[in-house]
Amino acid sequence: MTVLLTAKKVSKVYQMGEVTVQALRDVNFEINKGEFIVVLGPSGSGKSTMINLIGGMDTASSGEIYYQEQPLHQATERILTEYRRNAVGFVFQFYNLMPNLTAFENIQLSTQIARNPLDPMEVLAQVGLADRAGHFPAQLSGGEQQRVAIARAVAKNPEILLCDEPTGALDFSTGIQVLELLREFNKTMGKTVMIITHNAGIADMADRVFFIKDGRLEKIQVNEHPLDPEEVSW
Ligand SMILES: Nc1ncnc2c1ncn2[C@@H]1O[C@H](COP(=O)(O)OP(=O)(O)OP(=O)(O)O)[C@@H](O)[C@H]1O
Repeated sequence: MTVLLTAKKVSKVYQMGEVTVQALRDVNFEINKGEFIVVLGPSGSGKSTMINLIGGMDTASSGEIYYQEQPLHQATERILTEYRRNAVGFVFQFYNLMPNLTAFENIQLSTQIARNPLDPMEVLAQVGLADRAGHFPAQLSGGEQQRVAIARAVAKNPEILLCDEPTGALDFSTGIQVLELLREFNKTMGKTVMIITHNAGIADMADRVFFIKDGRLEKIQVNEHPLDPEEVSW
């Protein structure tokens, strides 16, 4: 197994005036190439903080994070920008598409800044939306918008796809479709997928499950037989 990312004794403290919040405490983990990881934990436990550090959107207060050999904890803003552009794709709960760009243009925009992008139209076809290329986000359903958002993240051809509650705004069957796409990206392209969710059912399709509580990585569970997306329920 190839280790893609390593976190050693990572802590994150937010200082808001008089108030100090310890969002992560001495967290250690490795993420392997091609893994499907689900992060579970109560609200406020530090899940988003963890994914923001992995994605180079924020920096740790202490500890070390390496992407392959590259230390992210010491990286300049320029290096972090490069890392976010090329190594990481993001999928959010509320899609975050540009409302004034079509589905195709949303995807094209992200490929324009990446080093080794895929063809936007091909990826749009892969998510089953070739016939919606010219639609604006407001002309698409929530599930379709999320599929465009996944296409946008995948088209950059990143090594890691970080997804923060990707099914949170969707009904069950649309949520399963989205999970199927994420699984397909993981299996057919061998890329790492990490999903934050409140849905414990989604954890059944992970290779490993990270349980976060009070800023600590309490437990890592290995699933010997991950389920297919259509087998999970919540
Ligand atoms: N930018 C910030 N400034 C100050 N405090 C923050 C900031 N971001 C997060 N926190 C605090 O850090 C803690 C962890 O937050 P985080 O968003 O990582 O939790 P979470 O597990 O993702 O929660 P949820 O499931 O509700 O999204 C919380 O107490 C939160 O209020």
